[in-house]
This record gives sequence, structure tokens and C-alpha cells, in this order.
Amino acid sequence: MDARELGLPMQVAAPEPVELPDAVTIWEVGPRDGLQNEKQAVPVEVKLEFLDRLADAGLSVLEATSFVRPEWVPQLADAAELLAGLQRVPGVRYPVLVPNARGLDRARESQVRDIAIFASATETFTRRNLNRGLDEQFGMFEPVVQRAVGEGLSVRGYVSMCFGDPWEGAVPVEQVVSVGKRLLEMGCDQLSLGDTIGVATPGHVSALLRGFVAAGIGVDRLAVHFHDTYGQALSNTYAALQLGVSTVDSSAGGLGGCPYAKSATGNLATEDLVWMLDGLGIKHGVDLGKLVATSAWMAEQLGRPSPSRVVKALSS
Ligand SMILES: CC(C)(COP(=O)([O-])OP(=O)([O-])OC[C@H]1O[C@@H](n2cnc3c(N)ncnc32)[C@H](O)[C@@H]1OP(=O)([O-])[O-])[C@@H](O)C(=O)NCCC(=O)NCCSC(=O)C[C@@](C)(O)CC(=O)[O-]
Repeated sequence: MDARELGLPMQVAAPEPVELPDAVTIWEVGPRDGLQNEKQAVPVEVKLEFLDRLADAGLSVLEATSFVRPEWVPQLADAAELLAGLQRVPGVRYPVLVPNARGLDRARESQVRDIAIFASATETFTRRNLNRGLDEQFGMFEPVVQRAVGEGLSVRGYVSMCFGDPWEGAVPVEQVVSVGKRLLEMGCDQLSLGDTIGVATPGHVSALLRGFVAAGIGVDRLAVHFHDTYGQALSNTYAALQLGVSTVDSSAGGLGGCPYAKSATGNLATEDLVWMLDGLGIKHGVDLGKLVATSAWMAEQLGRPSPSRVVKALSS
């Protein structure tokens, strides 16, 4: 797909910078977003070692897997087996994706404490990813969120296609804010704003975040989730940090992609993020050496090199 035919990237002027946060929570999505699109089966033992090594490297939030319909994402069909074998490290959270009541039942059977629902800002992607219409998705999520909150779970709400959609082109800020607002009103405690196909640029990121703030939603409730298709993930993250966002999603070694958005490539690499945060003096709690060794090991398991610049630079 050539995003320029869709009017992307959208040109939005960058705003005045504000102070950067002192510390950032890295929401590591490698085990879930990173592996969900792998063609070859990844053995559950490899996934477990991946999770253990990421925890040992100091990551405190590890998005472990998804309790989606196994036919839709076969790579994560082993979710229950994975969580049964997981040695949970105290202080580390292991959120999972849950789309519906059946997913929540399965997650609860696996003693999950943190879940994430995943909405889309566009009609087409909602249909492709959830087999539901844009409005219909809320009817699916609402009982899940209500029950999860009632049972004391934390609930994150993803919003996909926040910037551009491969079928619909540029996505208006108001459309994204409206979807995000509904998820927060439902009871989600945090939103993760996804650039699913990696077409955003820093000015567009600022405009979206300002749109949320103007709607009364503080940046403390927002996380950002960038894919690196056009090489903008790190600059986009910097734009979000400038506006006070302090939760950033990334994937060890830059693994990733969405099986229902073919133009989605890997996520922002956690190593690249850590390198930048180190340079800015922002705390994150991660041991970069251990993380790079983990991604180099994972690249061997998958039989291809990591796309992360920092992994390449530090493991050669
Ligand atoms: C939402 C559904 C389930 C609808 O899928 P559906 O086919 O419409 O399912 P249904 O509701 O019609 O149910 C049909 C059958 O599936 C079963 N079923 C139904 N749900 C489940 C479940 N949870 N676990 C196990 N089984 C399930 C259900 O019990 C029933 O079984 P039957 O009664 O016929 O025997 C499907 O579309 C789905 O699983 N979609 C997930 C797609 C996905 O995981 N995409 C990737 C994640 S999103 C992403 O990566 C983006 C993100 C988050 O990273 C941010 C960004 O980058 O933007």
C-alpha cells in the first residue's frame, strides 16, 4: 500500500514543547503484539523463556498473550497453557487482550489480573478485526469492562487506527477522541492510542493528544502505541513525551504486526526507546544489555535478525 494515495501522512504543525516526564512506564507488547503475527509456530517454552527474560531485564508490564478466538489468531491459541506455565514475578504485571465475555471467562480461569480490550476508530478495521461494526464493538466490550472492573481487574482500552487506516485513509481526530471517550466512560482506566499501520508523524501525534486534552481527558490516562512502518515511531514517541505522556508501548527487538492490517509492521523496538530515554535522562528501570541479549536470542529462535537499530548496533 502507498499511504500517499490515501492522503497520508497528514501534515500537522508541531506545537511548543513542554517538560518531559521524569520516568516512563514501558508497556512491553512483544509477547503478544510481537508474536501474534508470526507465520511459524513459536513453542510455548520459547514464549515462557521470552517472558522470564523480559522480566529479568526489568520490564514491569509484559502483555503476555490474547484470549481471542483461536481460529482468528492461531499463534496465541496456547494462551491458557502459557499462563499455566508462567512463573509470575512479584511486581510484574502480565496483561492480556480480551475481546468478549468468552475471552474474559478464559482469562479469569488463568488467574489474570489485568486485561485490555481493543477497539478501533474506523468502521472497516472494526469489521476486519472484530467481525463487528464500529458502534457494535461497544456493545461487545461494555459487559466485559463492567464485569472486569467489578472483579477488581485493571482494564486498558486500545484504540486502533488512530492516525491512518489502510482502507479509509486519514482518520479525523474527533472520531478517535469519540471512541476513546466511550471506552473511558465504560470504565477503562487507560487508553492506548495505536498507530496500527505506522503512518503518523509527530505533528499529528501532538494534534491527537491535544484533541483528547481539549475533551477533558488528561495525558495521565493516555499511552501511545506506535508501529515503525515509515520510521517515525521514535519521533512520534518523543512528540508524545513532550506533551506529558508517560506510558509508552514497545516491543522487544521491534517484533510485531497485526494479522488483520496487512500493512502493519513491527512495533517501536523497546531497545530503541530505552536508548532514547537514556539519552534524555528519563527513568525506565530496564537493563539494556539484558534486553538486547533477549532480543538477539529471540531473533535466533525466529530465524531472522531483529529490525531494531539498537539491537543491531549492540549485538554485533
Ligand atoms: C471478537 C471475535 C472473537 C469475534 O469472532 P466471531 O467469529 O464473530 O465470534 P462469535 O462471537 O460469532 O462466536 C463464534 C464462536 O467463537 C467462539 N468464541 C468467541 N470468542 C471467543 C474467545 N474469546 N475465545 C474462544 N472462543 C471464542 C464462541 O464461543 C463461538 O463458539 P461456538 O458457540 O460457535 O462453539 C474475533 O473477531 C476475534 O477473536 N478477533 C481478535 C482479532 C485479534 O486478536 N486481532 C489482533 C489484536 S488487535 C491489534 O493487534 C491492534 C493493537 C491492540 O495492537 C493496537 C494497534 O496496533 O492498533
